Amino acid sequence: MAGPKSAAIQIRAPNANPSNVKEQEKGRDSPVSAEKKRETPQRICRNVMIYGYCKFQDSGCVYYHPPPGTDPNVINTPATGSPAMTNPTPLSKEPKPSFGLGAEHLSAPVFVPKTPMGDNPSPRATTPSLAPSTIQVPSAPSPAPPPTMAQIPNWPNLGNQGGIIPRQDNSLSFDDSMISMDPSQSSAMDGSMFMHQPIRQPLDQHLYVSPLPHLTNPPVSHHPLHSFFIPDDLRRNLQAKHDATYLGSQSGSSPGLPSELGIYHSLQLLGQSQSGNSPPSKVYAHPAPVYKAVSSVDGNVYCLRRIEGYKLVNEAAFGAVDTWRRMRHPNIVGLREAFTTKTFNDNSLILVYDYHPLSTTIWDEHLSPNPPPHSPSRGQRSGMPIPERLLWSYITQMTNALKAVHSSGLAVRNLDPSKVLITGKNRIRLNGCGVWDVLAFDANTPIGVFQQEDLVALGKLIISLCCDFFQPGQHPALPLDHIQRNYSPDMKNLVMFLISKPSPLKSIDEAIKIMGPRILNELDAMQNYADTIESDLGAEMENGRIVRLLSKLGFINERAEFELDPRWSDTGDRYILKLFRDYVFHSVGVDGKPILDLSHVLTCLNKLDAGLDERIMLISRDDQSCLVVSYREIKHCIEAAFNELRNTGNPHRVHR
Ligand SMILES: Nc1ncnc2c1ncn2[C@@H]1O[C@H](COP(=O)(O)OP(=O)(O)OP(=O)(O)O)[C@@H](O)[C@H]1O
Repeated sequence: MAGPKSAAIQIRAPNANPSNVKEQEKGRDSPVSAEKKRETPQRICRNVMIYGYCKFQDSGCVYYHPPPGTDPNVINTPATGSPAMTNPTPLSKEPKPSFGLGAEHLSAPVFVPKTPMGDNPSPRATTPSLAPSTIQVPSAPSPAPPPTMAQIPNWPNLGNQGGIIPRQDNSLSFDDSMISMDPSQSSAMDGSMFMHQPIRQPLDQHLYVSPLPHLTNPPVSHHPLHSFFIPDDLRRNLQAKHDATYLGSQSGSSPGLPSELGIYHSLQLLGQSQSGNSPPSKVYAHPAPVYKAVSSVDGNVYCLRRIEGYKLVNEAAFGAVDTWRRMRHPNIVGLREAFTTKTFNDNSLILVYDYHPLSTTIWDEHLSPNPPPHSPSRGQRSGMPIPERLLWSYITQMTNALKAVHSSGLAVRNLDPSKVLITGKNRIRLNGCGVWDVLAFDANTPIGVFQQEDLVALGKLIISLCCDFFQPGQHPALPLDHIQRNYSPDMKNLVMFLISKPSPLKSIDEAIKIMGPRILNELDAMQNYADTIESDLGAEMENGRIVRLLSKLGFINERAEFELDPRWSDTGDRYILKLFRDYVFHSVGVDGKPILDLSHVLTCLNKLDAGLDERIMLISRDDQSCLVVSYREIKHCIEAAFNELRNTGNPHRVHR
């Protein structure tokens, strides 16, 4: 490689010669020299400001040096009347051949740090962001010159509604600061120039977007750190579900259960009776234990319901299973397949359902005197009636499911509180669909009869949710009176309709008509929830971008060797990435303590991902090298280095 590759500004520190390096290292541990070190960034900045610059541009690289003849160790403190402040004339952008770069730079090699490899002094103190007011380095030529104040479109001042991270003074882009210091823009030199006028970039992709105002949106200053990520309770919930799904999924079946059942393995009993013989089911009369199992075909976790002591007498009993398998509905637990087996040393019917981790049932949640250990309502039963809003939500979801089932020419036939699964917050699904179609196969009874029974079962389920004293078989007069006193008239009307005698006019469609506007409430709630979840998803999307970026950096930084070059990751463009890594992660404060500022990390990485023209100063750990480089250039370095890695061994290497 014949010349410098990076489009960066390199600032040589005043004492950047090998003899000085040694001098510096000697005193590294003394407090005095540590103090000096912390001052170094300012020194460099001031030298740059005062000494002017010379510019060499080849392959987009611009080098800056102090002018010859000046004492590099003299610190020109810009007090009042400092050159930078009293002479706002911008530094000429024309090359000044009188100092700085000589012809030898025309063939300057790839930039290599002076510090010997492996010599890693502790990261020096750096300021997290370059304050443009203290350093004025002329911008490298860019395809489009920065707009003047007159050219800048008058963006409406929208406050900070677009970002959690406000654009602070020290995050002004380099070009912004140049605009404000350009005296040639005489129109900008009036009083308004000094007022804080945020210059809004059309694409602030480096900023995190706040939740939109229609979602609850605290003031920007109140955004806690975790607002960069999905809410804690959602994260905990999802994490718990993942844990429940994968817990024991590779550790084989529980003791006493077959190691394999067809294509399923790692069987584990679900539900309350975790050991011993299962009692007969409240609904199916047979013992009907439920297992979690893993499919060896697709690796997914499923829920297997086993009906013990089932003997198949008619193949047609499985006829309805195909229709159930095709049914995909948000309020129905999907049935995948059904088969008989003797693996348990008996005749068993197995129905395979979708697995919904950590789910409970309406029975466990609201009616059982002994809720299961993981039930959220355990110990919280207040004895108060279930809120009407929640009841309507349940009713709407169950009615929705019944409508789908009846429209498919099927009937649920086991609408019981223990067969309504609660799979999330107020989210329910009908469970065990298809069991009765096989278990009590009856080709002679019209499906309409079973559908009418579904409506009555729904009415009874609502009654038991409204009145916890209701017993099956009890006359409904007392519960209806209770409902009338505690719930709206619509509730009583619906229940009376559902438990009324079967008639051709009685259908799920008529029930839906009675519910009317209540369904719209559920629609509202669902859509609000969808909005919230979508907004949470947006936060994770930003983090996904950053993980990809960090992965690329990780592939490049500290790579021991690439194509027989042990210094690959420390030379050329990669050296900039190394310094950038230090800038982002290894900054230390003036007190010498590590700066563990996640906002700084996220801000830097987002700016990098967006490839902003804003510049930052990267300083080597030994203070000997200093680069002023834009995020855009760093991004280019990452892409180039990553492509180099990716194209290893490819004879047609393409650097995109
Ligand atoms: N599809 C499923 N996904 C995840 N867990 C399920 C699923 N189906 C059932 N479960 C779990 O299994 C438990 C037991 O379900 P089951 O239908 O057997 O209820 P039950 O109260 O034991 O009824 P029964 O008296 O009929 O046995 C449920 O509480 C639930 O935690």
